Amino acid sequence: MRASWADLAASSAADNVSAGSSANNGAAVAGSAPGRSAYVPPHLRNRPPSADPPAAANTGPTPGSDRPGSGGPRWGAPRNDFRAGYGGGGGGRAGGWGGKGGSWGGGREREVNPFGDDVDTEQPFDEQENSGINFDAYEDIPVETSGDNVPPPVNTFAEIDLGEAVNQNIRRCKYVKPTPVQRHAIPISLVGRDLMACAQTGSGKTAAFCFPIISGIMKSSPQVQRPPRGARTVYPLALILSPTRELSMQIHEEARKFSYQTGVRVVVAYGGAPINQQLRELERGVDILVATPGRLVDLLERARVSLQMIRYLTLDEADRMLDMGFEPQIRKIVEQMDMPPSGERQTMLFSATFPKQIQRLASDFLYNYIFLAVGRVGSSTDLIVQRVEFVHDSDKRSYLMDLLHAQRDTAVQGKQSLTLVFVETKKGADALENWLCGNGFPATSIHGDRTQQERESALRSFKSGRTPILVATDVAARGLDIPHVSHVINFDLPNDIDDYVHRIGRTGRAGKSGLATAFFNENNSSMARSLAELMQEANQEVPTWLSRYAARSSFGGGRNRRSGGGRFGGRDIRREGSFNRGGSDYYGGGGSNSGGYGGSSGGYGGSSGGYGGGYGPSAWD
Ligand SMILES: Nc1ncnc2c1ncn2[C@@H]1O[C@H](COP(=O)(O)OP(=O)(O)OP(=O)(O)O)[C@@H](O)[C@H]1O
Repeated sequence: MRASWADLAASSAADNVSAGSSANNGAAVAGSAPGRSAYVPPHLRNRPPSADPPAAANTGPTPGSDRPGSGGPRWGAPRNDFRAGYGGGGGGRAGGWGGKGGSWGGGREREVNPFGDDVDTEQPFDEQENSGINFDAYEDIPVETSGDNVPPPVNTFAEIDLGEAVNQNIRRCKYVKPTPVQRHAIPISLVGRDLMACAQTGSGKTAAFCFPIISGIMKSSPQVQRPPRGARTVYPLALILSPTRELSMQIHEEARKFSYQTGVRVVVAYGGAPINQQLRELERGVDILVATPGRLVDLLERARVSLQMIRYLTLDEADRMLDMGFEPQIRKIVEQMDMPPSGERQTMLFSATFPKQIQRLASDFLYNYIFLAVGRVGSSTDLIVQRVEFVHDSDKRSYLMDLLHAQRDTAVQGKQSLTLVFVETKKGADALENWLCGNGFPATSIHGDRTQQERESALRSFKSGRTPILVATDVAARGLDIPHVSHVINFDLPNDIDDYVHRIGRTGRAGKSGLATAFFNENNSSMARSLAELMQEANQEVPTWLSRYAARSSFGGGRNRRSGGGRFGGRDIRREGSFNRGGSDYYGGGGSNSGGYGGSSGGYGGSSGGYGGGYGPSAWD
């Protein structure tokens, strides 16, 4: 049985030794008395050598060489539609394809039940998962759609023809009704339209893109032309890209649940893990490939994966995938390999934040898309109570300790309560974890300098409640759905308000409430205005001192790239006068006519209101 945070912290001396030894890859954690620490700092921990073989030379297809001409019918007469065995639809167990051995249909292997319940009986899903979810919290949420011929939303899953096998999995997941983003996005996707969807953190975007893909694959033509015998290249039909390994793993787990007994096979590929194992999984057949961009490029260059048959492309956390860090890789994957061009594949972009500049970039990948915004673009959910404390750097640790003590004292005995602490740097994460452990707090950490094994072990330890405090860099900021995270602490604020939105979104998910505390000081003044706007927007109490900082920064101090007026005004950039990739406006400064929330009339949404825009493009632009 899981122990509560209070239980754990109270007996941390004893617990930490064993908890730490597993959570930290062999490191023992301090007892409650500072100074008696047997804790091993992260940089001294054992790090097993990577099992990855060196990357092979590029034997992949010549970029662009296999491109079909554009302008043809969207799904009509695919060039080599070598699918077989999906005719079963509702019953599942149709034959998979795409690799040497086919997949679930062949009867050579039994599909592992991702629910962990009995295959044929509908036993309750893990009780803590979706019980007590209050999706009524989302009922009044404003929704905006734009684009041609937008299909109407649905109110129930029963209204959508996803196939009986998927419906059964929805029941197993205890999803009683679709969330708002699902109500709108699923019908749009099912009719084959491209989609740019923006919906708040924790509002069910994963299922919104998985259900139509799985259902579409199940219903697609049973005529299959298999790849040449003996070829080791696999041809997935759907590609879901996400920015972090852990998020890809999570999407894979979710997609496996949704596709259980449908005959649709989902495989994940991400860096930091042995590629041979992933290759073996791929060879057993793949319909939906969930991947991080780096590992996918590796697989493409080894010619082990071809994107020639891709019908569905999803970018989760799409704004992150198209920002400076990832854009070249995404362009390579989507535009320079053998993926069918936009218009011949269906492309779906999802995120909780969609800066306009990114919307402009994204339009390169989309064809006549529908824009969907559930809640305001980039806003945080008001299920999260947001607090900001003014804390000098030198005082942060003692403030943190106060918060953790307070949380321990108020924690309900026996009820799990996890705390996620965000810091800016990897070194800072190690140092804070070290300090917390040395002071009797059961903590672990996740960041880019830890091995993948360590990262996964830390996450497991956190999720299980063994180490109910996780110190993290932004690697854990997006997408991770960890039940019982009741408090997110921004020990260091990020430099970007959208990062803040994603970080605090690790709590207050699926209709549950959560708490987010941020430490702010003069080093964060560039965030003051956007933070104050965001909090006001989410009906949070904005401290007077923060408003003063915000007012000051609007006269020249703050240059947060998300600021500049009109943050919440513009929606679909196509509805603004500024849909022009070469345009200089970043955030809708140029005369929003989008209506929606705020329009052009000032307040937070106005093109001329807010805290005054008009800054030149940031370095990020
Ligand atoms: N229709 C539903 N009914 C009940 N629970 C649901 C439903 N859809 C999704 N959920 C649950 O809601 C939680 C959040 O979903 P998900 O992780 O897809 O959110 P998200 O919108 O992708 O969040 P983020 O922006 O942080 O990536 C998950 O635990 C998921 O199982």
